Order: sequence, then structure tokens, then C-alpha cells
Amino acid sequence: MASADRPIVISGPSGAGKSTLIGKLQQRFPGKFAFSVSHTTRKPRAGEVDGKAYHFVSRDAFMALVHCGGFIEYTESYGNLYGTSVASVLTACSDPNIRCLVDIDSVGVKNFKERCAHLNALYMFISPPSIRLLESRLSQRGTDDDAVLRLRLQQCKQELDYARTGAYDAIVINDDLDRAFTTMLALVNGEQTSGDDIARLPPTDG
Ligand SMILES: Nc1ncnc2c1ncn2[C@@H]1O[C@H](COP(=O)(O)OP(=O)(O)OP(=O)(O)O)[C@@H](O)[C@H]1O
Repeated sequence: MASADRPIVISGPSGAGKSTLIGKLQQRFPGKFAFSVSHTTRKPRAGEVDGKAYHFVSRDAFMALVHCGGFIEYTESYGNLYGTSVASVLTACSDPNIRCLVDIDSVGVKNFKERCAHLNALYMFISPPSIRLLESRLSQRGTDDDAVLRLRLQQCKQELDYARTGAYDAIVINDDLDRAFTTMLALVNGEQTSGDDIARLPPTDG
């Protein structure tokens, strides 16, 4: 698969800036980069079309898919289940007009590597420059109460530890947003990184 067709798996701690960077990419190249369609058990909101916004399914149907190993990653949020299915990633990757983006955590990345190895994805890790900055960005984002924020910071360690195993093709340190975006663009266009990526990850023990 040519570098311009490789699906892009983006991972990194909550608050590292994944959505921000992906948003910039989609803004720069309208219609060129798209996520696979996720499954959810929540009810559709006005204007949401089944199969476009989400695959809207019952809890039983969702759990049946869980039990047959149909999801790369799934999670429960406020009583609703959300998941990225293998099938919908394969569908998105078969569309020649878009480049498929997958935003998953480290457990999802492990699964993706097992289940979708043939897709030859580009695995990209978005890292905060430091844990202190991650904490301040998360609290400035203002989407979480204190308990959720603590949980996100705890999970950050697990994400960084996995990145240190060399699981990713490239690491983008999101210090200055424009600089991080330039790095991301170069990687998306198939450029290689210098190789000292892992050494630049922030320590988690301080
Ligand atoms: N380089 C940057 N400098 C300063 N603030 C940033 C930078 N990148 C992102 N942010 C801010 O940090 C916050 C977290 O970013 P974002 O929501 O994109 O993270 P995320 O990795 O997508 O998190 P989640 O996994 O929780 O969705 C946002 O408020 C965003 O505006």
C-alpha cells in the first residue's frame, strides 16, 4: 500500500491534542481524511443518519458484536456503549477517495495490530510535552470534573509506557501546535522521523 493510502492510527493520552490536530488536518484537506463509522447504543439525535453519524444499534446487538470479537475498541460513557468495529474500519479503508483515520487508546492499538495488520497502518502517538502541561490543558479544556481529570492523568502513564515499547512508527510531541501539526503533516505524507522519538517522551515518575 502506498504511503498516501495507509490508514492512520492516532493514539495518545487524553488531552494530548489528538482531536485538535485531527481537526486541523481535516480543515486543511476537506473530505480527504475521515473516521470509520462507530457503533453506539445511544439514541440518534435529530438529523443523525444511521450508518453516517453512527451505526445505531441495540445493547443486545452491540454485546453480540463484542462477544464475537467484532470491536477493535469499545467503551461505555454515561450509560451508552460506543465502539470502533473491525468491519467499519475495513469499509472506510476500502474507500479510495478518503484516507481512514482511527483514534484509539493503547489497548485498541494492540488489537488493531493483531486484527488489521494487513492494512499496514501508520501508527502515530501524540504526546504532551510534559505531564504538568497535560494537566493544565485538561483543566483549561474544562470538560471534566476533578475525579475524571485524575483518572485521565492516571491512564496517561499506561499510554506513555506503551509508546516506550516502540509500538508506534512516529511520535509527535505536541508542544507548539503549529510545529506539531507540521510534523504530523510530514508523517502523513510518508516522511520518516529521526529515530530518537522515544527519548523525547515525557517521564511519568515525577
Ligand atoms: N499545542 C497545544 N498548545 C496548547 N493547548 C493545546 C495544544 N494542543 C491542544 N491543546 C488544547 O488542549 C486541550 C486538549 O486537546 P484535545 O481535546 O485535542 O485532546 P485529545 O487528545 O483529543 O483528548 P481526548 O482523548 O480526551 O479527546 C484542548 O483544550 C486543546 O485546545
